[in-house]
Amino acid sequence: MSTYKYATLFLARNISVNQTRTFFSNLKCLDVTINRENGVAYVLMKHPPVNTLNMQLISELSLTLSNLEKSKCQGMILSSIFDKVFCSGLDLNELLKPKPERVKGYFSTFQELVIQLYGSSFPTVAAMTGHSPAGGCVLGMCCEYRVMKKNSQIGIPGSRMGIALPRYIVNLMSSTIGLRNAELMLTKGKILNTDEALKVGLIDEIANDRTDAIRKAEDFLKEYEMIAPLARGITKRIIRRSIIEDVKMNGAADLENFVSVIMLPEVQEKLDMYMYNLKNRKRD
Ligand SMILES: CC/C=C\C/C=C\C/C=C\C/C=C/C(=O)SCCNC(=O)CCNC(=O)[C@H](O)C(C)(C)COP(=O)(O)OP(=O)(O)OC[C@H]1O[C@@H](n2cnc3c(N)ncnc32)[C@H](O)[C@@H]1OP(=O)(O)O
Repeated sequence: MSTYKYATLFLARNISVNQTRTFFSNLKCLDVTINRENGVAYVLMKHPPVNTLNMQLISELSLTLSNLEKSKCQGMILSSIFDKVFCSGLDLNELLKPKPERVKGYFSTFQELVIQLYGSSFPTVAAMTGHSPAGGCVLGMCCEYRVMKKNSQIGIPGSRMGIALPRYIVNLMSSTIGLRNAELMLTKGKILNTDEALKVGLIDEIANDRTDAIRKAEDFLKEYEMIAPLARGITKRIIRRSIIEDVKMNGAADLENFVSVIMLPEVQEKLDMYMYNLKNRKRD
């Protein structure tokens, strides 16, 4: 990230650059810094133009989470350097005309990332600076708290694309917004605006802009400063155990099933049309 962007991000929140240290300098799709004073890690996605989760971004997120676990960080804010988009989800190019082994590897890496983020021992907040479709929504749901910038959209359009979602995605959504709301949202492939997402509990707070989103994320983490990290971590793991165990038990079969559906000609046709519409739609 440019010095200018660091300055705007940190000075806006009264944190000087000197109070932070760059955690990794060799990442291409992420900026990771840690505030020395409170141990909070800022993980900012910076994969232009819209933080599509290609293999590189997924792998860097996974590596970063492993390192943050080792470094005993006190909390993590997952965000984006882009003002309009938090994360545009999985890379649709990986889903179009895929080779079965390649697509299996891709989804399996994403599934592992989801479990790693969902099961992390430290507190996690998604400061969603903009739109968060599909995989972006999934990253958010893995965090413990979600702040989203106003006028953004969030949801998982799988059904609309002719794709049945894997169990872990359905389970994550159900645990976030309840079974009934998850059923309505996922079977329709509904995308919600910020107000609707707040109402249903898919996000916890609305922010005016990215600085406000980061500030609200920090406020959430501050509440844990007086809580013993070990007790907190164990409690979180107990609450999250059933989804994690379910992936361990059923993840492989789920993946096989998912890949065979993705390869179906009628699904490929729908995906092709979806991609065509995405490339040719009127931009706002
Ligand atoms: C959906 C369920 C599918 C499968 C289920 C499978 C497994 C379950 C596991 C996880 C569930 C998650 C699945 C997914 O994430 S699939 C990806 C779904 N994502 C989307 O549908 C988002 C599509 N993108 C958008 O809606 C907009 O791009 C966005 C609102 C994010 C930003 O709009 P903006 O106007 O700012 O930018 P654009 O001009 O649209 O985009 C710039 C550029 O980037 C390309 N792009 C955008 N998103 C993707 C993507 N996800 N994959 C590949 N490429 C993407 C877009 O086409 C533009 O390209 P170009 O025209 O060449 O400039």
